[in-house]
Amino acid sequence: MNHFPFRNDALQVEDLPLTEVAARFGTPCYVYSRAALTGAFAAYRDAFAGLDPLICYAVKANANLSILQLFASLGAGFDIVSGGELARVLAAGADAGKVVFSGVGKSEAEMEMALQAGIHCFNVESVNELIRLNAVAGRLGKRAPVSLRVNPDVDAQTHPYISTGLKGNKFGIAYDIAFDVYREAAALPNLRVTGIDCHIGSQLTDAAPLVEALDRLLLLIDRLQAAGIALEHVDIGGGLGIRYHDETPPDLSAYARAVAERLAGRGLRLVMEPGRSLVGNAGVLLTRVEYMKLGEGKNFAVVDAAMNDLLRPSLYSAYHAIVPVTRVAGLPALTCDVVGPICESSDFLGKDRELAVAEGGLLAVFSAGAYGSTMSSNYNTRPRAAEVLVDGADARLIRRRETLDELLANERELLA
Ligand SMILES: Cc1ncc(COP(=O)(O)O)c(C=O)c1O
Ligand SMILES: N[C@@H](CCCC[NH3+])C(=O)O
Repeated sequence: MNHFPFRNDALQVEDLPLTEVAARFGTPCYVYSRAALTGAFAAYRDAFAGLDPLICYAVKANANLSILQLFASLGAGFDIVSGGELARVLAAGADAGKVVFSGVGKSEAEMEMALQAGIHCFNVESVNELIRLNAVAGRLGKRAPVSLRVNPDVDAQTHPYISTGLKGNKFGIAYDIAFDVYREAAALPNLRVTGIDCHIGSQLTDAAPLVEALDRLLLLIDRLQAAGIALEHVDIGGGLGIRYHDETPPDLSAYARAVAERLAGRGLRLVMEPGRSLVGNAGVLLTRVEYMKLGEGKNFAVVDAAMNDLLRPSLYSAYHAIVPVTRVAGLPALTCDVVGPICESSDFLGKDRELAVAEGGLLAVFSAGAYGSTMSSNYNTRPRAAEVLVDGADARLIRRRETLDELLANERELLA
């Protein structure tokens, strides 16, 4: 049973004026706390202070322009994986010189866009990408800054769908050939080799695999140095997990100490790409109960948010705490599945939850700040939810709920 006041790392229901937000902006609605976002960034900055890291927030976790603008104002750089994400960080006023570009499928157009913007570096994930980047840079009369994303073949011990650092994953350049690929990169005229990168997976609850991956990178860095290829930075990726249920996330200070010990005296700039741990527990998805559907052996709370709004439970069987926003005296708790209106049996936000809820009541789905809004879709022609940023007593709309007109406009224009 969820207890009141419910707290999940950073937020409790009382921290956010959820009833007022629902009345002003409607539901479903993502609600983020500026204080929690700022606090999460400060925790990174403080833990790694001695290393003066470039903290490149992974935009895919939450790409709202106001959140990008907030992180930029705190000094963050950005980890992007598409031209769209580059357009977002530029629109938010970020410094392109603090942007790293990851991803296995960069198109020529995306490379051009990033070269013109003057990004910090491309995290290159294959030999053929190197060759393409060299050609595109040559055409533009530029030298592309390059860091190779190495796949260290380390088990992140996380959900298989979000593990990225094993031999069988599509990501990065295999550890065993990385040395030779560096030599190839160093010989290409339109590239400038600046760093090394890895990212082994997401929602890690143990930092040991991250440290093991760093150790493997350092062995490679030493070999490269001996061969005359001196790197300027090491990018240790993101991946630190958060508490959704009863997990114990890795201790940030202990992780920072392990990294600092290993980088001491090497003259390498530290780059990081945290996503979830900066935003995950800074937001909730606010939803209203449409119907209580009580049945034999199974009860359902049918809410107005669905898998198109928050896909994680359906996709990864992920657990998100769900908590009533207001307590109604005398209302008994029922065990129920919290489900949305979408025509899929996988459309659930939580299963077998003990909740004291009634029709019309508001629920907060916790830990929804990361990979919530960014993974939302229009399935069942559902408009995307609004997003609201709470700052003390102030609640500000940072994305309007999509209108049906906006949703249909593109295709309606093309009707024969
Ligand atoms: C290349 C890259 N960097 C950073 C991240 C951010 O990871 P997380 O949200 O787990 O910190 C991801 C996503 O897993 C990623 O693919
Ligand atoms: N979308 C995933 C994380 C993927 C991270 C991207 N490499 C999640 O919600 O947990």
